[in-house]
Order: sequence, then structure tokens, then C-alpha cells
Amino acid sequence: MLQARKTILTWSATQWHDYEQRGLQLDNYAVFENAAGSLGWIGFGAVATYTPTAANAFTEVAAWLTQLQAELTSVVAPQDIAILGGFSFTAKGAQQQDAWGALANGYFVLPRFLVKKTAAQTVLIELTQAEFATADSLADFEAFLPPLASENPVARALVQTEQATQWQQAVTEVVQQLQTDPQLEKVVLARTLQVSSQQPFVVSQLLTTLRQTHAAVYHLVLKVADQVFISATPERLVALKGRQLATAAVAGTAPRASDPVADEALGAALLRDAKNRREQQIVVTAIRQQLQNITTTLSVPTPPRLLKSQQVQHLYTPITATLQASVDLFGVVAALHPTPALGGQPAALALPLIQRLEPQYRGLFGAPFGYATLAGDGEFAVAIRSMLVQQKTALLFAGAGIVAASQPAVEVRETALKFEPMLQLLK
Ligand SMILES: C=C(O[C@@H]1C=C(C(=O)O)C=C[C@H]1O)C(=O)O
Repeated sequence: MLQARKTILTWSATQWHDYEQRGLQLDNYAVFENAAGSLGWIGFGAVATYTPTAANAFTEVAAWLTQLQAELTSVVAPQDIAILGGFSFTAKGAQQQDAWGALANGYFVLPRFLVKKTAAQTVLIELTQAEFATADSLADFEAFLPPLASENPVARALVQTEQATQWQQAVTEVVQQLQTDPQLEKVVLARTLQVSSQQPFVVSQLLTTLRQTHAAVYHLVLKVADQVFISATPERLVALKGRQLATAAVAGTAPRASDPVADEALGAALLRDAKNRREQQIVVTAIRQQLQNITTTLSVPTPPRLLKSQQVQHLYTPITATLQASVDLFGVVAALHPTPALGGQPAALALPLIQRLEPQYRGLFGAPFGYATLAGDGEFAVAIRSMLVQQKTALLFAGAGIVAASQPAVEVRETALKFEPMLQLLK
């Protein structure tokens, strides 16, 4: 039996900050805020959690959601109850190091207290498999949260460790393969940057900076015990409302400039650049092919436009479709992930190369991260511009699409730029 009840919230910014800080002391805390800023889900604690096995993850989580639907006995609308979490990018390669602990295969949570923020209102949904403790959800929430801890901002001495030279070597190897194997069109290769501090990172402060400095991108957070995954991705994998599906092909990268004229020139050059256009076209084609099998209408506008976030701009094609009645949200995720924006083309050749050439297992990096409601709607973003924080260490991930015409040194600079959103939070 699963019970739920709903209360409208009117919290001040200070109250929000305090509740988040207290929530982050729980073993489970999760955030999904969409790029438009029009929808937020925040999960405190857990009524239930689900850890997929790598091979069958999408159908397993879909089945778990169906089971939760069956258990629910409540007057709260199923649209107001959601699971939050992320899948893993792939299974771990045999030689890869794995920093992900309990998150390694992905992780989903049905929160004990769930906040849903929309433009219209903010509500607190209390969920329990037992009886409600008191007649008042807010009283239950107060009693559930640990007390406010003192938060001391500290001057940080950070040590950064990266293997840029080894990675450039791996890119060179991939370029050679792309030039000799006519089957292989694109491989997205990622690298890591480890940042160590003398004191533990204060996660509530990282999240405050995330929201202050990164507008127009998703804010994704998943805390499990002492591990926290954080992403400021601009990239949508899928949003589903009823049968209406939206996805996007995002690939090809140029820097931003602070001067608007210079910034526009960089964007215009990106739109004209043959190598980047090819990188992005591969993604458009693959998404179109995958969606053709599971949709009844499909709209793919041409040519691409620009998607700008704080440090970089990308080529971007928003794609909409009507989903077939027999397919659910997780069926779409399974069909699309990994797109050649994060894997490569064909995936069957690119993914083994990624597992062999990247020393660190990607875990949640580049994987689908989002929410799914008990009504079947939901959204998954592609969890790039992301890091795994654990105590005094943060592991940042950044990748770049490699095609036959790629220059390894340029890809090193591009990935350095893609570390910046998370690096900003840590400094
Ligand atoms: C892999 C990343 O980004 C992806 C790769 C891009 C590219 O190769 O140009 C652009 C956007 C993303 O789809 C990343 O940010 O780590």
C-alpha cells in the first residue's frame, strides 16, 4: 500500500535554502529542474529506491513504476507523483575504473517528500507505505528532516588532475580508425578532471551557485549516501506528455564570447562549419531512424539552429513526434539512448571503443536522467556538464564528438570548455 497527500506551499527563498540544506543531509536527495525553469521536482528521502541491473535497465524501471502505480491508494493525482533518478551510460568496460559506488548501475528514488514546482503553484506531496504520522504534512516534513547544520564558507585550495595528453592520444587513435574504417562515422570520447579540496565540498553551496550561474539549462542532482551527482546540461533526451514527444539533436560546439557581436559571429561560423554540421547531422539521422519505428507523426525542422549555454553554443534541431500507443516513456529512452551525440555511429562499433579507450567508467555521465510520473508522463535529459562529488573530491566529465576530420588538440580545448560549468561551482 502506498499513500499520498498533498499540501500547497508558500515558502520564502530563505526557507527553501534551509530545507535544501537539511534535505542534503538525508541519504537520498534528488532534483530535476527543466531548462525553461517552468518545472521542478525535488525529492527528500525515499519511500522506495530502485537500482537497475545494467543490461535491462529501462524495462526494469518501467516495471517498477507500474508496480508503484498498482500500490497507490490515494486521492493525489498520478501526475503529481514521480520517481526521480538516472540510468548508467552503458555497462562498465572490463578495464575501466569505477568511482560510482551505489550509483554505478543507475539509481531511482520514490521520495518520502516530493516538492513539485510549476508556474501555477508549488506543492508538497507526502508519500508513505505506513500510516501518516500526524494530520499535518508540514509537521511530518519538519519532523523528518535533520536539523539545520552550520555552514561555513571556506577558502578552497583546489588541486586539479587530468590526463589531457593520454586523452589526446586516444583521440588520435580514434581519428585513425575513422579514416580507415568506412563503417565507423563518429565516436564521442570523454575524459575526466579530478578536483580535490582540503575540506569537504559543501553541496548546498554548490547547488546555490548552480542555480545562480546556470540559467536556461537543466539542474539535475542525485544524492545517495555521501555521493552526489550534479549536472547543468542543456540537452534534452525526451519529454513526453500524453502521446506528444519532444527530443533534440544537440552536437557540434563553438565557444561563447562576452561581446554580443563576436558571439553571433562564432555562432554563424558554427552554423557554416562542415565538420560540425556533419557531427550534428549524424545525430539527427539516427534520432529520426529510431523514432520512425515508434511514432505516428514526426517533425524534424531543417536547418539546425543554435543552442547557447554559458560557456558554449551547439547546433540544435528540436524534434517533435506523436508516440505510438503501445510505447511508453522508457520505450522512447531505450530507443534513443545513447544517441550519436554521446555514443557514436554506429553505436555497436563506437561503444566498445569508448569502453576500451576511456579509463574511467562514465556511470551517470551522458546518460538519461529525469523523472517519470505515475501517470506515465515525464522527461529525461542527457546528463552532461556533470560531476560526481564525494567528500573532498569531485570527478568532472566532458566529451567531444570525433569524426574523421577532427583535430585532437582542438577536441582537448573543447572538452576543457565543457568542464567549466562544474568547475565554476567548485571554485
Ligand atoms: C559530450 C558532451 O557534449 C556533447 C557533444 C557535443 C559535441 O561533440 O560537439 C555537443 C553537445 C553534446 O551533445 C559533453 O558536454 O561532455
